[in-house]
Amino acid sequence: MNSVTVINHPLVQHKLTIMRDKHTSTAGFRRLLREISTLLCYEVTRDLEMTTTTIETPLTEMEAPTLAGKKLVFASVLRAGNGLLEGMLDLVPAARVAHVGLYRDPKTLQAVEYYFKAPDSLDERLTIVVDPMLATGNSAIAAVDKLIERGAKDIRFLCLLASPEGIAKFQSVHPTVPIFTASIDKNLNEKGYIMPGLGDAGDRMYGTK
Ligand SMILES: O=P(O)(O)OC[C@H]1O[C@H](OP(=O)(O)OP(=O)(O)O)[C@H](O)[C@@H]1O
Ligand SMILES: O=c1cc[nH]c(=O)[nH]1
Ligand SMILES: [Mg+2]
Repeated sequence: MNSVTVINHPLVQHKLTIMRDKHTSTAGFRRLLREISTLLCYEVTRDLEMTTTTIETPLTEMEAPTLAGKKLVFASVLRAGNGLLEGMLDLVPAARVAHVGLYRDPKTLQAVEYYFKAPDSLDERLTIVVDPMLATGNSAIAAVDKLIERGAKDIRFLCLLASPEGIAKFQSVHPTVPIFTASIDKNLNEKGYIMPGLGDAGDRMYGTK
């Protein structure tokens, strides 16, 4: 079974509390999401494979550590994934980006695909799927299904909030994809929202309803 890592760094938890607060403005929410995503990125990339390269410092030559392999792929699940993507790219500017356009049908809670674009050689890259919310798990499963269909083999899923129900469902379909999250909340409500949660991440980021 895949692992679930809860990123409980004090700065992450502090920022998350402000994001959950319904009085936080759209601008504040967006800024915090960008800030928190750099901290989450730090954790999700902690064990990346390294190699060395020969460089010259002003004083001497040395074998210095550098990331191994092909550039990472950050796969943003639209729309809300873009809020995490920005901060991740601040930290890893050379990463390639995939966009997976999905919305959750409010009645059926099924994920409906409307867009997909990804870089080539997905099979040779680590793909980190980013979406703030793992609620029923349907969107995360659909995004990973699509990336696997296009060749991705080494995948991690990064979110801000996850529900226990969503984690269980995701693990049952994609048992080898590790999950990273800042919190596992209590449960889902009857409309499929994470409780206590933070509301609709996309709406809070963009000021829509
Ligand atoms: O686990 P699930 O039950 O599938 O719910 C999670 C999905 O819901 C939200 O997206 P939404 O459909 O609201 O689209 P948006 O990002 O465009 O607002 C969120 O960003 C996830 O993609
Ligand atoms: O709580 C939830 C559930 C799905 N999507 C969100 O943005 N929030
Ligand atoms: Mg939304």
